Amino acid sequence: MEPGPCSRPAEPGHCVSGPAGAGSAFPESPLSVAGAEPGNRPGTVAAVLPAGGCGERMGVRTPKQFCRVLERPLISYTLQAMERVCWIKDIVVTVTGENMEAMRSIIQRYGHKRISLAEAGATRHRSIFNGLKALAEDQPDCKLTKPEVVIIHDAVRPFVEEDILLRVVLAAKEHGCSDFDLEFGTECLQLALKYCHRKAKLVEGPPALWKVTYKQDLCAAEAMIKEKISQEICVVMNTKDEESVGHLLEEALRKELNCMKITSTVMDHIGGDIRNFIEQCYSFICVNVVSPDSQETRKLLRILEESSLPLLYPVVVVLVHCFDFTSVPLAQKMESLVWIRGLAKEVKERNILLSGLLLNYSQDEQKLQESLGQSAAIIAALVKERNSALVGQLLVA
Ligand SMILES: Nc1ccn([C@@H]2O[C@H](COP(=O)(O)OP(=O)(O)OP(=O)(O)O)[C@@H](O)[C@H]2O)c(=O)n1
Ligand SMILES: O=P(O)(O)OC[C@@H](O)[C@@H](O)[C@@H](O)CO
Repeated sequence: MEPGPCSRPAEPGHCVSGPAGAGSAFPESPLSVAGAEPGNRPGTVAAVLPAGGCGERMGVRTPKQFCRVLERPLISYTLQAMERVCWIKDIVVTVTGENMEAMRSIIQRYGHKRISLAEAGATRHRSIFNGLKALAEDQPDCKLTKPEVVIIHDAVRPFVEEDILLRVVLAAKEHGCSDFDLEFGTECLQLALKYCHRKAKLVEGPPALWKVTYKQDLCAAEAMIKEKISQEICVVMNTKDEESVGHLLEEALRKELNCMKITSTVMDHIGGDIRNFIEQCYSFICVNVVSPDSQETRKLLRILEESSLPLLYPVVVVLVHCFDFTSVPLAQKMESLVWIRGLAKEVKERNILLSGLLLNYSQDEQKLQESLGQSAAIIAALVKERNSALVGQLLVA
């Protein structure tokens, strides 16, 4: 189900602006912010993610939390970031009634865990209040644990990291007091004082906590995600030989992408869950494995398809075929590799962006070096851009 647009309440109420990103809410009893445990353990923590806005400033029909970034709804990135923090026990997302079903399908499709839904309110504060009420409920069938601290985090701030969340939670537990913050902080802090009789502490967040507000912010979010997932490349070879063209290409890639992590593995070693040997890797360069009956290529693609990698981000796979361009006419070689197109179309359905690259494995050292350099530049572009228009293309270096 596609999320629907929404209209503003007739009286939007007071719109609060405040500190960037994660902040602590200090609800009235029965939720207490006073930390029972000393030290830097977070204790029992829950999070409320308000996601009931219309995204009026974004100027598109779909509320921004459901807008797609690299084919995945923005809110799914935020949920993923919160879920990674194992000490957050429950995550309550507040959504409007009309988008409840769409939210459920997002949770199911992307396998999000520890999420509960509550109905959003007409304003952000009302949405937050509803989320807090869900956590404070005293119903016997309520599966949520009553937390000591609740993190309030906008569903449209996808780049939140554990360290800032921990700092906020510890500040909520330990501090709870700063006249300076109340003087120079935001009206959120005043609200905490007025309604919960808590003097709140302002914790400075990193710049990455910015909020998606305008249309161009979606492009910025996409660029940040692309950069993050392009930090690691795995070069898959079909030989252990240190002198192999795979190792030469790995070297060329190191020169081209000097800040990236490049690992290599031999095709035989691939098996089981690809995550077991490579963390956070969404780019695979398979060298020399391209042949019409390439079982190895299919094996790698099958492992990728079965993993959760392409569910979360587009995975780039480049099949590099190395041969001496003077030995076989290029056109003839390309014809024999047309099958890559069909395969690419098939795996694109599963968010795997497959393309082929012909590398001139020339006897002439200068030509070989040129082709290696050109190959590295093409691979860098494929990895960084993740451009689906290049899927199934046979590129020549
Ligand atoms: N009634 C509302 C209004 C806002 N929010 C949420 O509060 C967060 C931050 O608010 P904001 O950026 O202002 O979102 P919108 O209200 O959607 O945007 P706009 O003001 O442009 O309409 C968003 O995750 C938004 O979904 C909410 O849960 N309930
Ligand atoms: O309307 P703005 O975009 O300025 O900010 C919305 C804020 O209320 C919201 O993002 C909170 O994080 C502030 O604490």
